[in-house]
Amino acid sequence: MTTTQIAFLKGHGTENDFVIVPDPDNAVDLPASVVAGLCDRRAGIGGDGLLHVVRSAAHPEALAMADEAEWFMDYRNADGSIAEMCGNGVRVFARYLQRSGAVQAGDLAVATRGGLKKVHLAKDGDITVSMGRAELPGTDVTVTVDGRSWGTRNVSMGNPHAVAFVEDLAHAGDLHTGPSFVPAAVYPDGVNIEFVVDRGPRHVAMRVHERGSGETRSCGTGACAVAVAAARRDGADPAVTGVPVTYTVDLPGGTLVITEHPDGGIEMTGPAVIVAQGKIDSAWLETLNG
Ligand SMILES: N[C@@H](CCC[C@H](N)C(=O)O)C(=O)O
Repeated sequence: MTTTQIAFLKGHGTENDFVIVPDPDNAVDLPASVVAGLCDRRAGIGGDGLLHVVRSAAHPEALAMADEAEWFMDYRNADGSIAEMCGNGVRVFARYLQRSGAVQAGDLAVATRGGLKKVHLAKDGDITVSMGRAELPGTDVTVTVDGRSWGTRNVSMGNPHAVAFVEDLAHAGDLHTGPSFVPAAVYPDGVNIEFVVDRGPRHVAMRVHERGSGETRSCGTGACAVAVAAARRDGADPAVTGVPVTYTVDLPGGTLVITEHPDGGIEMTGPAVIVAQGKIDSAWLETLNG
């Protein structure tokens, strides 16, 4: 870990909040212990995850995308684990790039572990991201909370989701710990679990327990997974009808609008806000290195 003071920002998208570490040259070492310390809500800055902002050309995992996307979102969960993709994170990442002057309003490609994501960045207002296609692997699991069990629809948005349709969001319990699921072997690296109720035609509400972060107030990839699972349950498939399908997804921290197109591409629209910036105390940072 370098001892020079490291800049950070704090931002959120529908209250899914992130510590942002701008590091164009990939010079900052971020082992899991450091990420977990920064994301700690009592002893650190606090966040559901961390967005490490690196030039694609400077990161081995993004080098192959450098010709198409100048910037790589090196996303980490609050416990320091690595995830393939973060939907709210990519909007906040784009907002940070815009605010810092690194990019202008318009269309922007961002490299992620889940591949290239195209972001449409208006001058202000909501941000739309082309999230790619959902995969429905069909290896569904059974989730149990407080003695109630539900079969899930498993959806991959680059990262794994298990979507359970429930009668009441309160049935998800306090979500202080991850809900148990069987067979556990389906997700050896864990899974994000969504609990969903209907609010009206093509309008649902959800809670989520995120792998590596616990219950969060929003999950962008989760909202996309939920919209696709709800559409299939409702007999809607744009690939069959040729007509895009839009779901409004309410989360504890706000609302996301998800559209699935006939080619399978999914667009997510929602807000992204930068709320603070500062410097990380280098002496404290040293203590996080284990
Ligand atoms: N909150 C994110 C998802 C972050 C990654 C997830 N916890 C995982 O491990 O897959 C989102 O907005 O998509």
